[in-house]
Amino acid sequence: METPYQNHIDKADFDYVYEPAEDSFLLIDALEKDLKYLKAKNPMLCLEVGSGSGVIITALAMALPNTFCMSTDVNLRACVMSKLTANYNKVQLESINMDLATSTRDNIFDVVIFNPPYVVTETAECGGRDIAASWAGGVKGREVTDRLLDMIPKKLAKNGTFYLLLIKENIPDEVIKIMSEHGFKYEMVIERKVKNEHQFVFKFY
Ligand SMILES: C[S@@+](CC[C@H](N)C(=O)[O-])C[C@H]1O[C@@H](n2cnc3c(N)ncnc32)[C@H](O)[C@@H]1O
Repeated sequence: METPYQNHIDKADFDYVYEPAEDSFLLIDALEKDLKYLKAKNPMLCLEVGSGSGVIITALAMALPNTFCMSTDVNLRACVMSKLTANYNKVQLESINMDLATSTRDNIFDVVIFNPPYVVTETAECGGRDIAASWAGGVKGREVTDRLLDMIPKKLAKNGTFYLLLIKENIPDEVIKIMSEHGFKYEMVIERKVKNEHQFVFKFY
C-alpha cells in the first residue's frame, strides 16, 4: 500500500492534530498485510474513526479505489486535515466532525478502523476535542476504545470487519473477551515493539 503524501501540511499544524507516528504506520502495515482479504471483501463503505491527519484512511482509499471512504474525528481541525490529505492524494473522502460513530446509521460499514487515544491517563484528561484527545485514554487507556467496542456490533454491516490498534497496557485479552461476548472472532494481524511500547493490531470479524 502506498503511503499518502502529506507535503501540503504545515509542520506547525501538528500542534493541533496528531502527527502520523509508528502506531499510524503499523495500522497501515496491518491493512497492507490484509489487503488480499480486503480486496476479496470488495467493501462498499469503510470508516476510520479518529482519522487525525487522514493518513490511514487515505492509504486505504488509494488501495481500494471502488470503495466509498468516510472518517470521523472529535477534533474539527483533524476532519479538515483528513479531507485535505485525501484531496492532495486525489481520492474521495467524507470527513465528519463526530464523537466516534454516534451519528451514523446502523449496520452500514463493511470495514471500521480505529487507532485510538490509548495512553493510560486520569479519566479527567480524556474526552476533550483538542490535541490531547489524540492520546488521553483514561483508565487502562481504554475509556474511548471501550465506548466504540459497544457500538461496533450495531455499526458494522453483516460480515463486517473491525481493525483496532492496542498497546499492552490496554490489556488486549480483556478487549478480546468483550468482542467475543459480542460474537466476534479475532486475529492478531501484526505487532511491533517501538521504543517503550508494545503495539498490536487486532482484527475482529
Ligand atoms: C492516536 S490518534 C490517531 C490519528 C490517526 N488515525 C493516525 O493514526 O495517525 C487518535 C485520534 O482519535 C481522535 N479521537 C479521540 N477521541 C475521539 C472520539 N470520541 N471520537 C472521534 N475521534 C476521536 C483524536 O482526535 C485523534 O485524531
